Amino acid sequence: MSIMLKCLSHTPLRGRNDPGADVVTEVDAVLNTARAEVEAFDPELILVFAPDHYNGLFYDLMPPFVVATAAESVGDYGTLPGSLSVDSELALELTRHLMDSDLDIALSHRLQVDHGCTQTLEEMTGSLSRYPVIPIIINSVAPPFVPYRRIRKLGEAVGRFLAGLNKRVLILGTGGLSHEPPVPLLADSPEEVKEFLICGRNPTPEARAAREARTIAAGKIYGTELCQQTPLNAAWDEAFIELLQSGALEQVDDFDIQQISAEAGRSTHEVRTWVAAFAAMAACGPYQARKDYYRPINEWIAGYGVVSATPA
Ligand SMILES: O=C(O)CCc1cccc(O)c1O
Ligand SMILES: [Fe+2]
Repeated sequence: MSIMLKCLSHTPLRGRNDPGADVVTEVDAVLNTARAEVEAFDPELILVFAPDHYNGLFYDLMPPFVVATAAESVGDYGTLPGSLSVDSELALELTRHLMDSDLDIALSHRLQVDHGCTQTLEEMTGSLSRYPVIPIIINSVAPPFVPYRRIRKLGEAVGRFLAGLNKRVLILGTGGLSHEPPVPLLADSPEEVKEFLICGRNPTPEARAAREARTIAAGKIYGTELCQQTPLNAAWDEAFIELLQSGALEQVDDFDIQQISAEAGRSTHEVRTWVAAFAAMAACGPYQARKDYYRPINEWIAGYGVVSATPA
């Protein structure tokens, strides 16, 4: 097999609440280069580790991680709607492999996915169906979370599976880095918000529009004294990228979930997808990781990073 990794922040505020034109142009160029690299690699399979933001998964049954054999985009924030071209047979085989590896993975034969999965697929391939894909959703937004070491072990087991395939595989991780958009917490919420968090699937167009407007409004004041949310933390982000580049992934076993939330924001845990992606990469052999881009972008509510890795 041959393998390539890309981990990217996502943000539905890209194109909706943009920073200055210089930054937009810079990011466009980085994404264009990354997309061209994917095109040249011509993957036969994309394994995408993604979070969900109360669009496909709710507290009526919240799995730590789930493999999908079929997935449909909810098309939130203007992302592409429609079906992902999931390789169902292979997804089921992967599920069996993970269970045989002592990982209690959940399985979905019909999963709704959101911008957390689709934005990066679209940015990297221009489509949701150009290449066969297997989505693994990692709970990164709805506490409580399993420890980071469990995510590392999940990634390793996925990587061992990929290493046994005779395919060109692109591993994607999507989310992070430091950030805290206005996502409600079950414990602090009034009754109607609790109801949404527990079983808010398929919201009305009005409810979806209100949510998107809330996120955009938050983007307008993020990082200012008007904003209640934890600000971006470039130092945390840079250290995390260096950790990934060092290859010393076992250091994530010491990550303290509460401390990360406090220092870098609650949605920073989307980096769990990066941890899984790099652990999968590492299970396929030594790698070299390249920081393609990093900039804290308040308008996007994102410590915005792009990192690539290839075999060393
Ligand atoms: O609608 C939501 O729940 C959050 C949207 C959102 C905003 C900024 C950065 C993100 O990573 C993100 O997901
Ligand atoms: Fe997100």
